[in-house]
Amino acid sequence: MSIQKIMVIGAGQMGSGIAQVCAQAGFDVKLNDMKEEFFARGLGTITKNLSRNVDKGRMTESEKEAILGRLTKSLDINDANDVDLVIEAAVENMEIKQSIFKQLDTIAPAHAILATNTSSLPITELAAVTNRPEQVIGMHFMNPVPVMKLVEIIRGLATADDVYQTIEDMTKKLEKVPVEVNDFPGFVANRILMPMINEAIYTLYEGVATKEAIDDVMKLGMNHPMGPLTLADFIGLDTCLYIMETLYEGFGDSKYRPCPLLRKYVKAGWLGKKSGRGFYIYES
Ligand SMILES: CC(=O)CC(=O)SCCNC(=O)CCNC(=O)[C@H](O)C(C)(C)COP(=O)(O)OP(=O)(O)OC[C@H]1O[C@@H](n2cnc3c(N)ncnc32)[C@H](O)[C@@H]1OP(=O)(O)O
Ligand SMILES: NC(=O)C1=CN([C@@H]2O[C@H](COP(=O)(O)OP(=O)(O)OC[C@H]3O[C@@H](n4cnc5c(N)ncnc54)[C@H](OP(=O)(O)O)[C@@H]3O)[C@@H](O)[C@H]2O)C=CC1
Repeated sequence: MSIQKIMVIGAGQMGSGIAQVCAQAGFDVKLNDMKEEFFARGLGTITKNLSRNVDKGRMTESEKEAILGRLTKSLDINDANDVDLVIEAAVENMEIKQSIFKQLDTIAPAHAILATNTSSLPITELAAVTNRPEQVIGMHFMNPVPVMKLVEIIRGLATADDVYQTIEDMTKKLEKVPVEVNDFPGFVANRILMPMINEAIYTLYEGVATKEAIDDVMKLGMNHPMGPLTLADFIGLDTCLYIMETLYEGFGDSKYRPCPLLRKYVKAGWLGKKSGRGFYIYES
């Protein structure tokens, strides 16, 4: 199947990055969010990223304009009525994602593939609310999307082989590297990464060391580009908590219990870099 038109749902940090790389690769992209201001924020990030590429001589001004010309605003999910692929990157919440997938199933053309950028939620459970479970698949990009090479591609129980192949080919067109995984809580990336981050939060919670010391140990001792607490802030503490909950519920194993400090920060609205405060404070 050939993909030309894409809708990305959610213009947050992931959705805007996904829309950017799709438009850069020549696809026509509708970027959908619920409110004008969220779309404007996402488009602002994309424009800034492209301008940096122009400044660094990696792209001409006219190439930048052509990419922006392939991006269209959408504030109505019904705009999915003529696309070949939807990539959903709304908030990490099963009820919200299921509601979006139910609507998409009635709106999107019969041939359209419905992909989700979920970091941990079961693809099979999302597929089950549609009448096209064989056309539902996980397409898990990494943050920041324009920089990170990996896309974890997750097969739901019913995902058809040709749908998998189409998404793998499309991932390569985005100049990303696809890695195939099966549908288990947290897939591979977050089953391994998130317990490490949660353990770093416990280490802080138990007073073993300061946040700076914990980050330094992992940066200088393990050559991680960011310490785990900085990375948690970067991902979003709400997203980290949702992922830990999914692992905890999905495996029923206490080793995945979210640290109470993580819960407390999320309840306080300290969501990390995107809200201006998490383990660290950020200037807007
Ligand atoms: C939660 C999930 O479900 C899955 C996930 O995504 S988990 C998170 C996975 N991501 C990570 O682990 C990221 C870890 N951090 C890193 O790799 C690096 O710190 C980083 C790439 C983010 C920044 O790299 P750095 O060398 O420290 O900083 P910096 O020199 O400013 O940036 C390097 C390049 O990335 C670009 N960049 C950095 N942040 C960016 C962003 N948010 N958007 C676009 N480009 C960005 C910079 O412009 C720069 O590009 P050039 O060298 O081409 O000019
Ligand atoms: N952060 C990360 O590092 C990664 C996240 N992911 C996954 O990507 C998804 C998005 O995460 P991220 O971009 O970080 O989150 P953000 O909070 O930055 O963005 C989510 C966006 O989706 C919008 N949104 C919420 N509900 C709807 C809806 N019903 N219809 C349309 N838009 C909606 C939000 O609006 P509002 O602001 O009003 O809520 C917001 O603009 C999540 O599933 C997450 O798990 C995957 C890989 C990495």
